Amino acid sequence: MANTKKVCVVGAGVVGLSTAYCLANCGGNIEVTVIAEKFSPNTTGDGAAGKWYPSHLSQTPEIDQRRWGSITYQWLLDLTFSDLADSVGVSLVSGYHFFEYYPKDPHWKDMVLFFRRATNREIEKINENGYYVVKTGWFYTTFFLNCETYLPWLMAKFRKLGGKVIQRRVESLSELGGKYDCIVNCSGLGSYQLADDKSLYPIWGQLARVNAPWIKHFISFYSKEKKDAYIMPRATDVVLGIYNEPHRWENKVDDEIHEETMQRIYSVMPSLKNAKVTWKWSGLRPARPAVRLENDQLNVNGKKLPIIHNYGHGGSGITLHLGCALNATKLVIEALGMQSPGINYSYNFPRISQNYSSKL
Ligand SMILES: Cc1cc2nc3c(=O)[nH]c(=O)nc-3n(C[C@H](O)[C@H](O)[C@H](O)COP(=O)(O)OP(=O)(O)OC[C@H]3O[C@@H](n4cnc5c(N)ncnc54)[C@H](O)[C@@H]3O)c2cc1C
Repeated sequence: MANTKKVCVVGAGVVGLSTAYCLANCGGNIEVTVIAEKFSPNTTGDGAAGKWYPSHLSQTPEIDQRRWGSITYQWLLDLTFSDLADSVGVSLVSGYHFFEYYPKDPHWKDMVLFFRRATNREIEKINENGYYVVKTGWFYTTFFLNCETYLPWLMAKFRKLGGKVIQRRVESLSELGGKYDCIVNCSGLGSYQLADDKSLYPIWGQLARVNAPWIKHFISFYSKEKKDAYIMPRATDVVLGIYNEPHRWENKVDDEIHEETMQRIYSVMPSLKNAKVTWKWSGLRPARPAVRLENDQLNVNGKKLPIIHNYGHGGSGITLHLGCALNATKLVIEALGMQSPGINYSYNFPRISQNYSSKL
């Protein structure tokens, strides 16, 4: 078609695929291609717990966390109350964070449903256990998004909109010049090399999945001295963790750490000793001082190639993905000079509307 703009999204994790989907669905005359080395079920989000919860975001400004996070929370809420909840892999779950210290209330407390402080009775009950000495706690309702279900669903939607997919490694973004009018870099930790971003680093984490259908609430314990413990029920299983180590690049399951984590979990929730471990997994969070979501450009053979970076989401890629995808879409449309009242950002899903873009 005349004047069709060609956009290439590098990366098919939750950030790349949602960005590709938003671009393909934005109403502009854009042909979108995703190029990635790995696809679901082998991306970082596929193994992650998938909880909507802003974490490991370092100095990402609160204002950005709030606009990207609230859009994503609203998207998950809408999906939960649509007939798509099952096919998308989202579930609404309530639960607790307990602390051995006194944190200030989170900036997102007004964004989630039913946020409140834990009562004295709840704290006394949890302290009967004796492993952590809990001083305070939060209760709230959030989502678990199972990316092993969500990413194939997004991929099917993307393909239906005419999206193209290529599986290969990209050695440098400039190799894409001449073939595309704009590149969206959603390569996660791959940007260490692709964007030559040495501020990017991994936060290694390890999780286990168990069958424990009697667990209906998430419970996380945070301590300054002891290691943390997370119990996170999803629709299909319960995710247990956690052990985090910044700057550990080697991505391998560590059995010793697994055993140590499980003992900690068993001491706070003894019934889990009876739950069969079905899966062990380790992954690398793509961390940097702040999420990078901005315009850039490369000079390729004397021509300017617009680049939109969308990477470095740390422990919150799932929490922020849709807000970031919409923000990146807006930047692409501006970079291509396509800003016009004709472009709309609506999403053709039940109750998903232009309200999302008006918040960006
Ligand atoms: C233990 C653990 C628990 C977590 N729990 C949560 C949670 O509960 N909630 C939450 O919000 N977040 C959580 N996260 C974080 C979340 O998983 C990540 O922030 C998110 O998955 C990052 O998505 P991404 O698409 O940016 O990166 P990735 O999923 O890593 O995808 C990167 C993509 O880029 C491609 N790529 C990279 N380099 C190249 C190249 N040179 N050429 C071609 N393709 C390339 C890859 O193949 C892949 O397709 C957790 C992470 C871990 C490790």
